[in-house]
Amino acid sequence: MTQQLKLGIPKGSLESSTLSLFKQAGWNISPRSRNYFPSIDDREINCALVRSQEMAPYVANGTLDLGLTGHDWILEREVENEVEEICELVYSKSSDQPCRWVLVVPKDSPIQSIEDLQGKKISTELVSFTRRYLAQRGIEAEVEFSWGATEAKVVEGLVDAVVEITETGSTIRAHGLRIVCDILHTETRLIANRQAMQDPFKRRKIEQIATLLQSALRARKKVALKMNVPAGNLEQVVALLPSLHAPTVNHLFDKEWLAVETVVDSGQVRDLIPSLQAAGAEGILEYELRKMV
Ligand SMILES: Nc1ncnc2c1ncn2[C@@H]1O[C@H](COP(=O)(O)OP(=O)(O)OP(=O)(O)O)[C@@H](O)[C@H]1O
Ligand SMILES: O=P(O)(O)OC[C@H]1O[C@H](OP(=O)(O)OP(=O)(O)O)[C@H](O)[C@@H]1O
Ligand SMILES: [Mg+2]
Repeated sequence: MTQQLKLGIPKGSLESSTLSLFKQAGWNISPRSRNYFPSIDDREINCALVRSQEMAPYVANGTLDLGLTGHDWILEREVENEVEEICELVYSKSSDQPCRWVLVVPKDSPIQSIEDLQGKKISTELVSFTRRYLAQRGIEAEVEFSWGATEAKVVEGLVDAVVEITETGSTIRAHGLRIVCDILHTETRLIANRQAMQDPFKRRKIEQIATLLQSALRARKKVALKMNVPAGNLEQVVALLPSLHAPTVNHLFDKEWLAVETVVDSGQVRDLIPSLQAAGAEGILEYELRKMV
């Protein structure tokens, strides 16, 4: 019988971005209607959809061998020392950026700093982490659990402040709220069960998944550029390209021309292309990358 790795896919905010990342990494995971065990095109993996809040304890106790969840919920559940953190994977619900847990108040609130929370009432989903954060700073405040729609509670005046996660900032803006300070920066993490890492089959599989997920994320920030350059302009063109990656240079059939190929940050391209053209490059092609190992 084929050995299998038990993999936890986060259900909820991270679900769809996680499925897209696995697709780019080389695995097709297909959710099944009303079923929390999606199918995956790899007989060595058995997938389960698990809430992000519950992922880390399940990985710690061996119900799952490997899982993805936010750093926030690993800390909230206090199991950071009971799981093996394989790598950070910087992506969220709608971007490849980390999220922030922030202390938020109405615009006209007298609360200006964390110290002003003394004796106040706060609502959050991240109760345990928030309590520890305040205790470490000697602040005594009442922290109550929120089941969601947390921003509304501070607008309605049910509490003095909320500690909420924000990614794009649109929910905070939509409620006309003010951020007092950041409490925690969080991104997705790949975590493994300690015993699973001692099993040669599971360890190999975990390392394969980690390498491919990381290389897929890395590739999203880069593009490949290819161009033809007259031999006499080569130095000038190469000088414009980031020095970290020496470009590949090949001869074209016409010996007067060279083909130059390189990988650059996608954010640089719009400035780079006009400069390359001005330096004599022609037939410039930009293409997306799937993986960068
Ligand atoms: N834009 C985002 N909003 C909320 N959580 C996000 C976002 N991007 C990434 N996350 C991560 O997703 C995890 C929480 O996801 P989850 O779906 O379990 O909670 P939720 O979005 O509050 O769920 P619910 O649908 O019950 O509101 C956390 O680890 C958090 O850091
Ligand atoms: O900064 P933004 O990009 O707007 O994202 C942050 C919002 O998204 C989440 O809400 P969710 O959809 O989980 O609803 P909930 O408040 O009911 O949990 C989170 O709780 C914030 O409200
Ligand atoms: Mg939520």
